[in-house]
Amino acid sequence: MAAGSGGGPADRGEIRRHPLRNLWRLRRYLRPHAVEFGWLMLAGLAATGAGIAVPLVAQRVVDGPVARRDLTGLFLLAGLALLLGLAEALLIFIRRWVQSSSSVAMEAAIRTDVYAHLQGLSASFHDRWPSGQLLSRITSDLSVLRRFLSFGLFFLVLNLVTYLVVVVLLIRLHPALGMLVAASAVPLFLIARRFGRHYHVASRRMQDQQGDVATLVEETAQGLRTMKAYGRGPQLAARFAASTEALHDTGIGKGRLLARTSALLDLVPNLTLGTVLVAGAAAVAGGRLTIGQLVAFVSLQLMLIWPVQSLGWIIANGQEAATAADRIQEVLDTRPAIADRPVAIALVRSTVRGRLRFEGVGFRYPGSAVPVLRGLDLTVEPGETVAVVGATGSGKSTLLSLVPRLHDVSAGRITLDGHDLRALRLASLRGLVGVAFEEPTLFSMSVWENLTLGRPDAGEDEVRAALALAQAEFAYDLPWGLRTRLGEQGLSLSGGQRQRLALARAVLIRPAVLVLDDPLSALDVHTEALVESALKRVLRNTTALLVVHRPSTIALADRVALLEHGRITAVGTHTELLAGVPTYRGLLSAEPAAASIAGTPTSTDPTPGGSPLVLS
Ligand SMILES: Nc1ncnc2c1ncn2[C@@H]1O[C@H](COP(=O)(O)OP(=O)(O)OP(=O)(O)O)[C@@H](O)[C@H]1O
Repeated sequence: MAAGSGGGPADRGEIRRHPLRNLWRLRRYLRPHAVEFGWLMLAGLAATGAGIAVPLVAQRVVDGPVARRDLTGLFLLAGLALLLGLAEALLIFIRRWVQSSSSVAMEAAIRTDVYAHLQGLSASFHDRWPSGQLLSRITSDLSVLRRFLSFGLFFLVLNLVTYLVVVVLLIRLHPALGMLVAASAVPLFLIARRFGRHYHVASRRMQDQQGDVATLVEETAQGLRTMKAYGRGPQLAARFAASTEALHDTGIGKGRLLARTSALLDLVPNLTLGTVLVAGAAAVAGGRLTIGQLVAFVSLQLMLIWPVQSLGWIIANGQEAATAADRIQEVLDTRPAIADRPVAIALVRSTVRGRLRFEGVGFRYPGSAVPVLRGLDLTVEPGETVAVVGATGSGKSTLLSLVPRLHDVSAGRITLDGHDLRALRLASLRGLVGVAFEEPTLFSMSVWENLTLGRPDAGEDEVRAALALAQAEFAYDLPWGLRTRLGEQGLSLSGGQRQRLALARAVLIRPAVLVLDDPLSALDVHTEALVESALKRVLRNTTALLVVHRPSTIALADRVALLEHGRITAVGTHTELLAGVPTYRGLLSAEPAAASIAGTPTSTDPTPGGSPLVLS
């Protein structure tokens, strides 16, 4: 079972979970519908009872009115049989009508819970789980469960009861023949058990492969431009074809398994029926059985054909549902690695000064042997802006992600006004920390909803001010202004437009600490200069940690911290570092344009709007 949000999806080769137990654990979703389900069962049993009564009436007809040529009695009994048939049809209709609504409600309840749970899982969980695997769990696995809850489970109980009742009636009608029918349950049980074992392995494989296919589709949809630009369509198509072929083969294997088993399951009751007919005819000839009893016996026995024939389908459905429950519980059983402590506190925004301190911070990604950060110390004073500079891959983004606790430190601690971040309520912390990443995520909702994600109560004036600050007033010119719905991931906007909206979203929460991961990288030089001058005003009163790649953005910072080998190796003003730290100078001079941006290699005044600087 996955534990801790570092665990990845199931290991394909290994069926190591407890599908039936996990299916049983989902019974809590059945509980609110227990009364409904009880009525369903009752209607189903009543319908079956009506069905079973028909052969018994037929026996009376044959042995009574037919034998005695009594027309009135015949009509009475025929009328009764007709009524029973009508009652059966009506009860089946009622059952089906109610059945679908409760199973759909159960499916919706599980889906809501899985989605809410996914929200609470940490970034490292989502780093490890392919999104297609999550998607297939929340869509196709839940549909499988719904089918089981609405049909499989119901027929399992109903068919079992029908089987038992009919066998008891058969034994009462003719003990020897009845016992013969009862004995046929032994081969049926053996066939069903063998089928269940094999089908479980196949259905787990197939449901995992469905997840793989969903992941591929999702990746392709997201990376469509890159794929087209590199002309990788045919290779990706081949990869996709291989994946769908594997899925196809598993599907065929499952189908064949079901076909073989269905044939065997069909054979057993038919062989029993043939034996009963021969033995029954002999018994009638010998006077030990009436014709009416034989008719009733055979009619009742025919009622067992469907429960037995459907056994394969019910087991298949049950196995798929158990596998689906297993896959869903894998997600639900993953505990959020980052959660509120029992005694977590909430800070009031107006009392927060914003002193951010990293004390001996170490960090290692789950599953990685090499730490990204080790023994890192840094203090950002209230209202101060510190730019983090370092080579590509040195851990700048990782460092920033620790502030809103997207990841937790592996060693040391980070404090805000002296409070360990882990002692704060997550909601409180995230309400105090505004974040904007280099590749901002916008959701397929309106611009307004995207902007007010962290401040649903924000007023129009505040949104206007945030948009002005981020130079994002273009949003008012969209076809429906701020009510314009953005395409998936905001892809209908340019990179620069997305960055500006993300920046407006970050400043709108009036953060005590602003964390900006190269948020201006996609802006043209002119817009960047405008955003920077506006940002300067915000940064004056806000503690901020910036990752910057452009020297012009470094000018926003009061101090610069150099990140090397997982530690901060130098802190000072840009001028001080340029003058006294060769590595820093080296990083800047690695880009030929740097000299012209910074004036001279020892320049103290990087010009806003300079060329991009590659810090590696
Ligand atoms: N989710 C992750 N799981 C495992 N390792 C990761 C993950 N994200 C980043 N890393 C590793 O951590 C290291 C630091 O990455 P990070 O993105 O923090 O660097 P960076 O300094 O921000 O780089 P850049 O300037 O290129 O954005 C890299 O070696 C990277 O491979």
